[in-house]
Amino acid sequence: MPGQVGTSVTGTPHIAAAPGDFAPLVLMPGDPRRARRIAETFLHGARQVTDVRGILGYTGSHQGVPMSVLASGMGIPSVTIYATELFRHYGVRRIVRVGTAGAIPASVAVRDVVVASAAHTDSSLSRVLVDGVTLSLAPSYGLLRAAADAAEREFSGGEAVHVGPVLSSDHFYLDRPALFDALERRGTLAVEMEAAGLYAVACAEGGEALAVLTVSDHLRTGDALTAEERETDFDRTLRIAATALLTDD
Ligand SMILES: O=P(O)(O)O[C@H]1O[C@H](CO)[C@@H](O)[C@H]1O
Ligand SMILES: O=c1cc[nH]c(=O)[nH]1
Repeated sequence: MPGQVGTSVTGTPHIAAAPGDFAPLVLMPGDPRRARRIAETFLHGARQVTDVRGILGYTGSHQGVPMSVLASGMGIPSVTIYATELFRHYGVRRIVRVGTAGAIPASVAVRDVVVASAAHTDSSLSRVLVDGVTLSLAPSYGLLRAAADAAEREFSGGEAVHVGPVLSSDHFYLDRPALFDALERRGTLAVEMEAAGLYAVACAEGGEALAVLTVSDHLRTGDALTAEERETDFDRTLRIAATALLTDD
């Protein structure tokens, strides 16, 4: 039973790391190449700790504090596997997703940052975890507050940082303008594919989580970063995410 596995010296079904290989604080991009880049440019002295299925994980330090990065892959099923194994088997306390997202309202532009204060979802996830209840999927308040404070300090009149709800969709190619209109009327800032799963797992496993997203596309205007820019243009997102990870309890 996948839910009952433990951590051996060779790891879990999806992570080939030994107990103690991950720091309690973890940055989590979707893309494994972004994970490698974060390890190379943002962490100090990072070493690779896992590469099962090409999902790369590294541990080093940031500002003198041990910190890891592990890719999540794409979508809620994938992120829930990695987040569960980190919280349950590797003593991880906090995971901050550092991902990309598509903006919905005109007030959010490509390269802006969105801190996800809630995650709506079209996944069955919010309905199947507690019978008869649709769960509200939300980040840890402490991480959200720290990220919002960091975002305010980061804002210098250029690209904006927004705090608000996102949609975590199971469908990347979701051609439903009316749905986006309805979500926009309800204050939804952007669409991505993992935050709701991460928030659900953190809640179930007693961990803390947050998603900080770089806007890579605009769903209304068609503006978009290139694939290379998606891999490289997320410095502010990383600084905000790391500040949240490092915040005092
Ligand atoms: O850039 P990442 O973190 O992978 O996030 C976004 O990009 C992928 C889709 O292109 C999905 O995983 C979506 O959530
Ligand atoms: O439009 C987008 C952009 C990034 N990620 C998504 O899921 N959708």
